[in-house]
Amino acid sequence: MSDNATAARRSAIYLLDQILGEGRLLPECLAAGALDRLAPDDRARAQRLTLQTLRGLERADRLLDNHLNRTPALTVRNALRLGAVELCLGEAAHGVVNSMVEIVGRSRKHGRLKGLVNAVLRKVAAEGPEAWPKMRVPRMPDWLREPLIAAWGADAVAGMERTHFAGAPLDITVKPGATGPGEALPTGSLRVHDAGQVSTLPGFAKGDWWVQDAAAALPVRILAPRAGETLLDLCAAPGGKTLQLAAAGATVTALDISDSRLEKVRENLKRTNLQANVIAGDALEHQGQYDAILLDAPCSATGTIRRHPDLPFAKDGSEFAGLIALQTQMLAHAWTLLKPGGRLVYCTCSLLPDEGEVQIEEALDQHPDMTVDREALKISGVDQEWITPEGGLRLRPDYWADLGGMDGFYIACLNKSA
Ligand SMILES: C[S@@+](CC[C@H](N)C(=O)[O-])C[C@H]1O[C@@H](n2cnc3c(N)ncnc32)[C@H](O)[C@@H]1O
Repeated sequence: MSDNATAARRSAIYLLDQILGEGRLLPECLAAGALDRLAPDDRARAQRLTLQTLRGLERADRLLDNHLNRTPALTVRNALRLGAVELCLGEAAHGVVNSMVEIVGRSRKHGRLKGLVNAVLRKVAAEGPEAWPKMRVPRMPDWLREPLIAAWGADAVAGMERTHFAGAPLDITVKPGATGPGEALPTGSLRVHDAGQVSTLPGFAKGDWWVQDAAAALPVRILAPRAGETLLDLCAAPGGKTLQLAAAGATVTALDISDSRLEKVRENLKRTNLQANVIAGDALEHQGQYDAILLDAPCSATGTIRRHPDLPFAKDGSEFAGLIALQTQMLAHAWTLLKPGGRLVYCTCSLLPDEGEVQIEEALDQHPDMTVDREALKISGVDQEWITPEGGLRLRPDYWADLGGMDGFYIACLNKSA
């Protein structure tokens, strides 16, 4: 057992405590410096362990509950969960058990439980690896599962859960004229399995490509930006779509309310040698007139669980109503910024119809000068069965199951009368 492995495990347990105990999202914890003291390799390991544990949490709990008479404090339970997941995924038992015993043993508050940790993990080491693959695929919590079953049916939700459990490969969007690593997907994005450290992949440092889920690359393909157009990216950070717009040669204004998130947009523009006018501000107060607008509205992000398994644990659905109201307001304001004859693409990385299909049905009722453009959705690799009755595009994690899935998204292209 190396000290580094124990340090990575200790940090992973801290992250699990924050997510499962405090309701904080993993990116928030990372932005607050949770892993800053670790070396880059250990930081990557701590993150990987945290994600693996969250994906397998339901199975780990079922295995552990067989050997626990009462539930220990959360941080001890998280050490057991992490240990159980590592053991079941094939990590050597002595390393995992010794690490967890050391971590819990050093705690002033819980040190007396190190014997329990040792005994329970040894039992999991003996029976867990064989039991693990026979256990059911972990489910989403009911607050999310129930509305998704109502929207898409039980089979679709089971498919989504299989993709969430499998995790996500790395998808990239390549700058026009450049090349990148990975296999081509039907829509033109590239996919790299087991990517490792992104910054060491060929072409990254040169700015030939950027990381972007294949589904997230479609809103800009649907908007089809043209050189010389004035384009507004209303909710731009961290900027994957801004880069696509800028790469088309358009004059791009990239706005976001979060200046700290815009730092990522500036970094990415610099690395890829692309240009955009980056502005920190509230979309609801922005003024101007544009040929085309991309509104990638803030949402529940429920389409991104395969990349962000922390989300169902840190959230409880209580913020949905506020987000839905904000999306309605943003769409109404964005419409006033669009020139007559212009087009607006509305999208969210949500699986909930209230943040997609319903927003567009209501907007079409309220704006006599708005029509939905179904032709814009006819792009290569997009299955025409994914088009919804009101004329948007519904993408789900259970699509492309044999290729490794895609993020959930809703996209609609709206035309304004001339
Ligand atoms: C879904 S993310 C955008 C992702 C981005 N388009 C991309 O492709 O990388 C939503 C963004 O909306 C921003 N946001 C939330 N409320 C906003 C507001 N009132 N005005 C402008 N941006 C806002 C958030 O800071 C967040 O960066």
